Amino acid sequence: MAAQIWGSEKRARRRREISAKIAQMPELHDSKPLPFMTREEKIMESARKLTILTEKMGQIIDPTDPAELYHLNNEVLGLEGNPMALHGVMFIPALSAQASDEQQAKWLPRALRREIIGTYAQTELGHGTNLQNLETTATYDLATQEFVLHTPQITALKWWPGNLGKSSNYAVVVAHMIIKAKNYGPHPFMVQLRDEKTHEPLPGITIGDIGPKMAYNIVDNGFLGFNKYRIPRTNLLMRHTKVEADGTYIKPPHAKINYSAMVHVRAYMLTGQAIMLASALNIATRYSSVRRQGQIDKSQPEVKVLEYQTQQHRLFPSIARAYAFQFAGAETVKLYEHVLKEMKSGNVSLMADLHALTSGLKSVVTYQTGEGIEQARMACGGHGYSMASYISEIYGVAIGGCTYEGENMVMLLQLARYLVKSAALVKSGQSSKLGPLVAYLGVKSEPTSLIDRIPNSGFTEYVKTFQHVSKRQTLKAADMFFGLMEKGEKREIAWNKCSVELNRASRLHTRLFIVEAFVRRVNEIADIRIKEALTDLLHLHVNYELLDIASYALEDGFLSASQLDYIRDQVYLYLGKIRPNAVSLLDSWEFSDIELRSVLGRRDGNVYENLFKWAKSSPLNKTDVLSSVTQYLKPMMEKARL
Ligand SMILES: CCCCC/C=C\C/C=C\C/C=C\C/C=C\C/C=C\C=C\C(=O)SCCNC(=O)CCNC(=O)[C@H](O)C(C)(C)COP(=O)(O)OP(=O)(O)OC[C@H]1O[C@@H](n2cnc3c(N)ncnc32)[C@H](O)[C@@H]1OP(=O)(O)O
Ligand SMILES: Cc1cc2nc3c(=O)[nH]c(=O)nc-3n(C[C@H](O)[C@H](O)[C@H](O)COP(=O)(O)OP(=O)(O)OC[C@H]3O[C@@H](n4cnc5c(N)ncnc54)[C@H](O)[C@@H]3O)c2cc1C
Repeated sequence: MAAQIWGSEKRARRRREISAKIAQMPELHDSKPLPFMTREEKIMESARKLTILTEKMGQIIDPTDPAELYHLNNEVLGLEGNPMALHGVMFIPALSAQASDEQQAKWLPRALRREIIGTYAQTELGHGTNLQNLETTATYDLATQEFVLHTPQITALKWWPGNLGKSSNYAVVVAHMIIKAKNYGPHPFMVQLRDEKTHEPLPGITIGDIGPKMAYNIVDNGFLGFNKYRIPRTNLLMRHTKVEADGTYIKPPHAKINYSAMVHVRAYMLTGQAIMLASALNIATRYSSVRRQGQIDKSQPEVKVLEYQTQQHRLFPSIARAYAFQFAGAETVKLYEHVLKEMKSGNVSLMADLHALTSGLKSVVTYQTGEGIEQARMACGGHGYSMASYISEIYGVAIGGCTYEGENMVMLLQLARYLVKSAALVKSGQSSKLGPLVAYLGVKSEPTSLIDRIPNSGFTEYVKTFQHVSKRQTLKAADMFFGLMEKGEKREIAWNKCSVELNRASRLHTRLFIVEAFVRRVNEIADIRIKEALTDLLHLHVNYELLDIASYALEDGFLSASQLDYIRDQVYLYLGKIRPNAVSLLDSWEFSDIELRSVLGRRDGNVYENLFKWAKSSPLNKTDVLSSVTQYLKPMMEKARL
């Protein structure tokens, strides 16, 4: 199963080897539990481990393999971030995709050797979503052949970029490029922020940390202002766009090609989210198989809480989602790598498809991951609320994904643009022009679902039902939009009036893709035992998801009330079937205790001993009487007693 999750036997074996090596290297372990550290201590601890890793990485992993790097990162540095998180996730990808060969030769080796630390600075205090209204400017000075970066007002301060505040000395900065008073829109520039020797901010740069956040606090998300700060013309990233010395602008082959670093993260973050969901579920499911509370049969001893159907219903559909996201994420990464290769050689024809797909997936996956993690926390009762479970930290980090790399509603609306265009093709009889991801929009569906009528139909009838609801909602939302425009409404106003319905279409389309990715994977599996276990999970997935969106299929009678009963029964059937495999389905992800950082979810299952030991190690328990008591509470009580 681990091979299915991680992509191959070799990958699963390598993960085990890497975890085993790290277990033998105490210098790479947290020196004390992270929840007992202050933010400053955590940042120091993370930098300590990061520098050891830089020295010893080659002994542990193949540093050129992104999957091994990611695993090493999760084990040693953990999900709260590190001083170079953005360096790997966005700075290097932005340089790789957007810098010319010559620029890459100059900067990439230095970045890869970690001579310099970089980030991606785009979002501003006043604007994150609407990139056209960013306010930082890069004005070309013909006389000196330099760009002058400037922050005209407080809302133009860069705000949020990870590791910008304190760690990075370089950044890819996105600014509106102005040449001879003409604004060419947002473009990426390589900018040195701090002196390489002293790490002091360079003259003309105002920089700092934006303060503590809901989670992810090892990362120094920062602010940045420029006061007429000059950089050479050749610091504009020039793989696709060029500015000649005389100010001549050579436009890129696709207007949005400079957005590729965002698309990169959107594609890669899906498996990251799956890992966080599976981690929280691993903790909760292990704990639920240890925790005994109440009886189902009063004549019998107390049961493990995992025996309760409500507990299974709370956890198991999310286990199925974690697998589904992992499989859909792996497909998306493959597609991304393909499109990136094509883009580098000038073929940009697949960019719109990739953008639409990643926009939808990023939104649905992050939202449902958040839901699943929060349910996992609640499933642990009181102990889930303790930082000993670590689930609240996992939640805090994962839920950030709903916002970063494009706020979820906004990204769903991006996919909706693509769906509406596709609907227009269907309506004008041009279905043959539909791309493969939306081809189903042009296929006539049966009047009613055959879900309970064709035994052994595999998952075909389910896929057809998901296709039906997605198609119907897309065409309905598109009709609503076109109808408003026909009545004379301006395009943008009409769009806004339909946007809730449009986003519904985007979600349904994305959920269909996730189901299909799961089906594709299960169909490929040769090992009969693995196939059987995953088929059960897939049964739960399709029935649970369909029940969740059933109102769309009931509206037009595609599903009947009796079919709904059938689907519901299937959910209960598969909850029971999955129960014996539940812990194994999560243990198969092979998270080490070091990586999980959870006292509640350790592999040994000694929950109560571990919790008591952890509580005793709390800094508050170093003394029996705290100074807050001697200084304030004791005098208060004494005064009251007088
Ligand atoms: C196994 C290996 C594992 C390795 C794992 C490695 C990495 C793990 C990954 C993640 C780790 C996890 C955690 C990371 C932790 C923390 C976060 C880190 C970083 C966060 C960074 C950021 O947040 S950076 C800032 C991100 N900002 C945004 O995303 C802004 C969102 N806004 C936009 O993208 C745009 O403004 C917009 C898309 C909403 C609108 O753009 P605009 O220019 O205004 O365009 P229009 O709306 O006018 O549209 C015009 C047409 O262009 C199309 N389009 C838009 N974007 C694209 C695109 N990217 N590609 C192709 N086409 C695009 C758009 O659809 C329109 O088309 P039509 O006109 O045809 O409809
Ligand atoms: C943990 C974290 C890490 C980050 N890291 C980075 C980084 O490294 N680099 C970087 O540059 N940025 C980073 N960001 C910033 C992030 O990319 C932005 O916060 C994000 O893109 C959302 O933009 P915003 O904050 O302007 O939200 P807003 O756009 O102001 O959103 C507020 C609300 O308005 C709605 N809204 C906005 N526009 C529309 C619209 N057109 N239609 C409908 N509804 C709309 C949204 O749906 C949302 O409900 C990070 C953010 C976080 C939380």
